[in-house]
Amino acid sequence: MARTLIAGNWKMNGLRASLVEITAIAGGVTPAKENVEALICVPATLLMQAADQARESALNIGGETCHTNEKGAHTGDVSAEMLADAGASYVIVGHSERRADHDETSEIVASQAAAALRAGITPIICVGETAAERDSGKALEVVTGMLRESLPEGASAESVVIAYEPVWAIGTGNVATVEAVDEMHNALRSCLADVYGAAADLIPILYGGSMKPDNAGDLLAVKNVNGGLIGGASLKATDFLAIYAKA
Ligand SMILES: O=C[C@H](O)COP(=O)(O)O
Repeated sequence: MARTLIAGNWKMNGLRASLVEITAIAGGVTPAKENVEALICVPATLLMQAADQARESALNIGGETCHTNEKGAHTGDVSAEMLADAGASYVIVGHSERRADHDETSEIVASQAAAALRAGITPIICVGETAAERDSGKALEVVTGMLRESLPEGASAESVVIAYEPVWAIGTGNVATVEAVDEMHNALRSCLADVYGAAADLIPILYGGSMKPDNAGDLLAVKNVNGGLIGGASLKATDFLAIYAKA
């Protein structure tokens, strides 16, 4: 049985003043619930301070992307080793916004996930279909294909997390139906079982896309949903903690 992970993604939001929310979230998730983890992924500029503020709590802090290399001439990039050094224990890779804005292919995402593992942090590998792909009836095929191509070679089931984020549900208020989420998460679990065998049951599969306090209970109750990757509603401690309370 996979652990539950309630994860926030602040995206390109947050100044130092926003770190009061980290302190409030850290307090609200401590002591930890059994088999439930809390995580907030913050911009690189806030990472070290957020990790310091969360240090004595059950809150994990993560990065939002990483370069595939450990170091070198890559102006503006941040390596997984740098994230780990700053206090991150997770990193999001392959978010649809990165795939679209920075042309990150699934092959690159697999390398980023491998880089995270090399640095000793857990990659959250994101996959999801566009509205056009869903409308064409190809959502399952597209998303399971993305997953297969985005998995790092040689990883153990215990070392990765998957997030299903339908692109059309991100930041739109259009949440996927419980039936659609159930169908997709079952397909992702089967796909993971092809790769990892019985150990695939240990891999958390998160849902992301307009998860809010008022829909989180229904989404988190779906069999193969093991948590959420939450954008907008993770920016305010009260909203994030209301979702965490449903886990
Ligand atoms: O990583 C988070 C997702 O993109 C979901 O964002 P959202 O909760 O603002 O829709």
